[in-house]
Amino acid sequence: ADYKWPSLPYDALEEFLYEGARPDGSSLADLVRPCKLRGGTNTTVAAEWIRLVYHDIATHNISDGTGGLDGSIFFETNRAENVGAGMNNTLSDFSTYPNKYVSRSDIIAIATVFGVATCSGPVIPFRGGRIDANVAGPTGVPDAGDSLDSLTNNFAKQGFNVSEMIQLVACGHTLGGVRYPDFPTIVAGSGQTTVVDLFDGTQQFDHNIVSQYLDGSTRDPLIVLNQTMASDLRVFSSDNNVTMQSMNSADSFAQTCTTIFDKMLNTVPSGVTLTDEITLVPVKVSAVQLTVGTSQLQFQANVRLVMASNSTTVSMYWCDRYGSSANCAGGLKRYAAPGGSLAVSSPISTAMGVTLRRFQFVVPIAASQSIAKFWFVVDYGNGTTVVADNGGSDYVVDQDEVLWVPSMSRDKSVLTGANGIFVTAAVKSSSTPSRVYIDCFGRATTDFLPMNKTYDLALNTSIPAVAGYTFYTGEATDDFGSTMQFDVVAVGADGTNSVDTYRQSGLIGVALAPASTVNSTTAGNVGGASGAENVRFGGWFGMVGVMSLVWTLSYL
Ligand code: HEM
Repeated sequence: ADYKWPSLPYDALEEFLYEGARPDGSSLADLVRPCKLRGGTNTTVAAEWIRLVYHDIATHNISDGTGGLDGSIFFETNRAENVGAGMNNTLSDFSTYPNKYVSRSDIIAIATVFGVATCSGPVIPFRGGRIDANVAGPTGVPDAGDSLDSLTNNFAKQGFNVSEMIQLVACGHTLGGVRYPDFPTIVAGSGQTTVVDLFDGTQQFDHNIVSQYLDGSTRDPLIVLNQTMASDLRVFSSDNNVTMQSMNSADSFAQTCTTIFDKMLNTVPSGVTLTDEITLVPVKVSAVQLTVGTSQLQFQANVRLVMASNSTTVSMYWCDRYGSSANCAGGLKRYAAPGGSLAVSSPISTAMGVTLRRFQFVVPIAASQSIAKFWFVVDYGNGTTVVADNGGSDYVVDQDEVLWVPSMSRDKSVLTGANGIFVTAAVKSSSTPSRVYIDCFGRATTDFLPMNKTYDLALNTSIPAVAGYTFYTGEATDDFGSTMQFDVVAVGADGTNSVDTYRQSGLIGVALAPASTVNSTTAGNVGGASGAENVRFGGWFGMVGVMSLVWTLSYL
């Protein structure tokens, strides 16, 4: 089926893959790009990340379906088979990124495709939907001292035949190397000073690992340094170099590694169904929020566009929810220019050559009118103007009964260091909910275990009503980790729930773009009221004001 907003968890996975960051802006991509070295070493962050993913999947057993990419590695780093400073560095890199819809094991997979792409490797396809293990799994990562028989059997148990074993090891060992003091029988050193002997001398995801092996110039420490520990030699030569010869060009190496890394990332416990490949959504709406401001409602939405040029401009249109123009009756639409915009990218969008910009809309909304649905008109600055209306159905604001109020919520850890989030919700004064509560989920916890709990909010009459809304307050008292996602639920007198869905505690205190001026129009060519189809038109739209390119972040 064609993509339609909202599509959780697809939206969350897509945002991570192409923008590289958590919803509050904290960037996983920035830890690894541009093919960064790990501080104090001559290996790359990408190499450390890729070794970790393989150690997670290496315990897969194809015959009973256990193990695979399930994040169990988070509970296994004290094992001898997982020795190496890179492991704990990597766990700490990943720790704050998983959320309700992006599991820890999906983060490990996304990190792998980032690491390969930012070191000039190919774009590996990514599917989501991995399910995390919450305990350690079986042991069984191959050891450099293993015999060829033992290595071959081990890879067969994981689901890889001999040529796939060779491909996987060659593609894995194009980055990074072996380090002292972690592997003192392979790499020489003294004291605690880190030395990394690189597999092929470069920090790039290139076929040097293959060409140097074939032409005899290799320096791979798992070939040349200690014959007992020469596992790369045993693996690479195990089919008389047929597979290595087939990978001995930039193109064949990139193609082979794409296929074999795709298979590695999709090696998951039986019973896990992965999503379709996560592809770029060309017009991507996010961070939609209706809330209560100081005297009226405030609506926020971001739209991310593939930029045709720097002169691409965009405007948001919407219909009232109530009153004489409800649902754009009489053709009346409101519209506004963005309050700001921000270039966003990940190693994947960069490697694909797409330029993305997120336009941020913040508009005041009269509570008596509220908002029913919105859409965008995009002028690409090259004569093409497009109505982006969610495939004809517009972006529907499904309810305004209960609204999270981030400006009146607080992260207690920022205030006092203690666990907890104070949450304030606004509920329509005309309704009498039997219960208002928050359903909270945290995955970026210190013990790596997901946390899911509900907390009741209570009517708080000490806060004066605003714009026909009264306030309910309460506190999520447990440790949900660095970010928590939650739904705010009001149970109506008739038993039906109104839900403000997938709110992000990480957004508390993040300043919004400036609010824009609201205009009205009855023009017929801007989508909305009539439209099941995208209307294209040219020329008219040049009047949208110059956008501020400033993105401000400040904390309460
Ligand atoms: C025969 C199987 C394998 C053996 C015996 C083996 C062994 C090793 C050893 C001993 C190191 C040094 C680790 C350190 O010093 O921290 C290493 C590094 C590495 N391995 Fe493997 N490996 C194998 C397969 C793989 C596979 C299949 C991949 C990925 C697809 C992989 C990816 C890496 C990476 C990227 C590094 C560099 C890490 C860094 O620079 O921090 N390895 N491997």
